[in-house]
Amino acid sequence: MLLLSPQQIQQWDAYTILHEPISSIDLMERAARHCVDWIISNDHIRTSIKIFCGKGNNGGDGLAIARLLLQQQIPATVYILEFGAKGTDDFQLNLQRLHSLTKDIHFIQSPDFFPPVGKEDLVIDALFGSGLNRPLQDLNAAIVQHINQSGARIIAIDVPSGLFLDKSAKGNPVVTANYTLTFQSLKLCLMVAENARYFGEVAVLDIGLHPLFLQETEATFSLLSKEEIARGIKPRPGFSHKGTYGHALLIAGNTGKMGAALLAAKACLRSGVGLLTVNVPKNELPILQTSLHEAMATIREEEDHSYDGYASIGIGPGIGTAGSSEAIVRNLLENYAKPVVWDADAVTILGKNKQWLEQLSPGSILTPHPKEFERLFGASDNDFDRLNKAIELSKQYPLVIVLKGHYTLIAFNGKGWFNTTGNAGMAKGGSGDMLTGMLTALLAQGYTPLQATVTGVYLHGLSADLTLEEQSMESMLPSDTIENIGKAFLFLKE
Ligand SMILES: NC(=O)C1=CN([C@@H]2O[C@H](COP(=O)(O)OP(=O)(O)OC[C@H]3O[C@@H](n4cnc5c(N)ncnc54)[C@H](O)[C@@H]3O)[C@@H](O)[C@H]2O)[C@@H](O)CC1
Ligand SMILES: Nc1ncnc2c1ncn2[C@@H]1O[C@H](COP(=O)(O)OP(=O)(O)O)[C@@H](O)[C@H]1O
Ligand SMILES: [K+]
Repeated sequence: MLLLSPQQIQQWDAYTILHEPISSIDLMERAARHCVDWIISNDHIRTSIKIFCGKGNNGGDGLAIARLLLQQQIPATVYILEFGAKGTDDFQLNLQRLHSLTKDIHFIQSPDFFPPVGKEDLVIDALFGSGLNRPLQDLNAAIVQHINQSGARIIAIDVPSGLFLDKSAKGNPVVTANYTLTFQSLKLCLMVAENARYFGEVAVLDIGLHPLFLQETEATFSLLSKEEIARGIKPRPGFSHKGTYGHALLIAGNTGKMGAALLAAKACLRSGVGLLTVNVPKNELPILQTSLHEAMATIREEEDHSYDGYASIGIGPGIGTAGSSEAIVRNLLENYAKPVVWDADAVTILGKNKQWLEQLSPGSILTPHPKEFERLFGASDNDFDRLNKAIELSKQYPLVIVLKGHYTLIAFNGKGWFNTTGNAGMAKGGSGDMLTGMLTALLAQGYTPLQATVTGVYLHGLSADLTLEEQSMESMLPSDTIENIGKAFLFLKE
């Protein structure tokens, strides 16, 4: 699914109106009906419902919602913010339709006429949607503050009023909704952490926009889908042998950080690799060899660092950032030409030696979390800047950049894919190490760097989601999640 700009969303509307065909007012009616069905079926009806409307089509949705509620004997009061504009055609038509049902429609011209709003109210925010073109000010900013302070349950229609679809609204007045009912597809503004306090829980309502439009449209950002990932999984032919699936090397672990190496190694072994060697400090060798029978080992301090024969290498989890680790990074840069997975301490070392970025082998995968991303590429003003920076960097360097987070972004060659699997039970040390192991295993099996990354990131989150069948977000450990990688592969085959 593509993440569209406001202009593209308008075009999608117009395309649907022309090709379904359906009139614009009927499309609005369909959107409103979906909202009302969702509100009723999710038990959000209160004795007092206050609907705040602007005069664009978002406001039109609000008026249609009011009418559909009233037609079901559910009382709702409408407040229309009066700021000079006449209102869109569909807004006006819906206003006429509502007038024939109720007189409980209030035009607000100044804060003196704001109704009291309290905890017991349900507020529906239909002030502004995808048409917002500047920060809210004056009366609009005041009503947002009034609603936000009320403690009422707030449901935003399409997006919380004040958010821009594809750029930051940091510092601007924005409705802090408990729920956002967005139409047809997620929007970029609903993917970033900086807006999480505004959009609350998000439901995507399928209002039947024409699917063919997406086939004719291009966008920088899109969402990964199960179907796409499942299609890319390589078969394991009956006559294959361990050599078919590659020999991976993980350079991981150090004193006190051997857990990182073990987690990466276990995840690698559970992700289909043929052979795995783990490079660890001499003193730590017994920990590895007693806990993981399938992995071989090489010793960190030994001088002969030959990388010949490894189909892929992952470096970083728990290696530390001391000079000796820097020397290994340097050595790897000079002696290995295939793609490498760079994570954790190895990313921090690259951040300290930025000139080395130019030397990463083409197709290498960088997996920073936002702080590591900042160490590598400098600070960003906001989440949107960071996303756009990752996209720009992916044009500049022949690398796959994995910006980890709730919705991890994978940037490659000027395009970005968001992952939607995974949950907050993964917000624990060790989750990233697991990912490094998985990506290294997939690379070893001959997946292209991009295919290895999208597949690994998707399966990583999916394993965590499946872990919730027997664990809670609080209790689950990366070790539990690794045990569910198998279930995740099976789920893709369903
Ligand atoms: N395909 C879809 O997504 C559908 C969208 N519909 C609704 O249509 C909405 C978009 O409608 P519109 O394009 O009319 O846009 P909005 O309803 O978001 O409002 C934009 C209007 O407000 C003005 N405006 C923008 N920023 C302002 C500001 N800061 N202060 C004061 N005025 C400002 C604009 O000049 C314009 O007149 C969507 O968000 C959604 O609610 C539905 O009705 C039907 C289907
Ligand atoms: N709230 C969350 N929702 C979804 N995924 C998450 C969440 N928190 C963490 N993750 C995932 O867990 C991993 C954490 O990686 P990282 O921060 O490098 O951890 P560590 O290095 O400590 O193992 C990333 O893949 C990230 O996407
Ligand atoms: K809104």
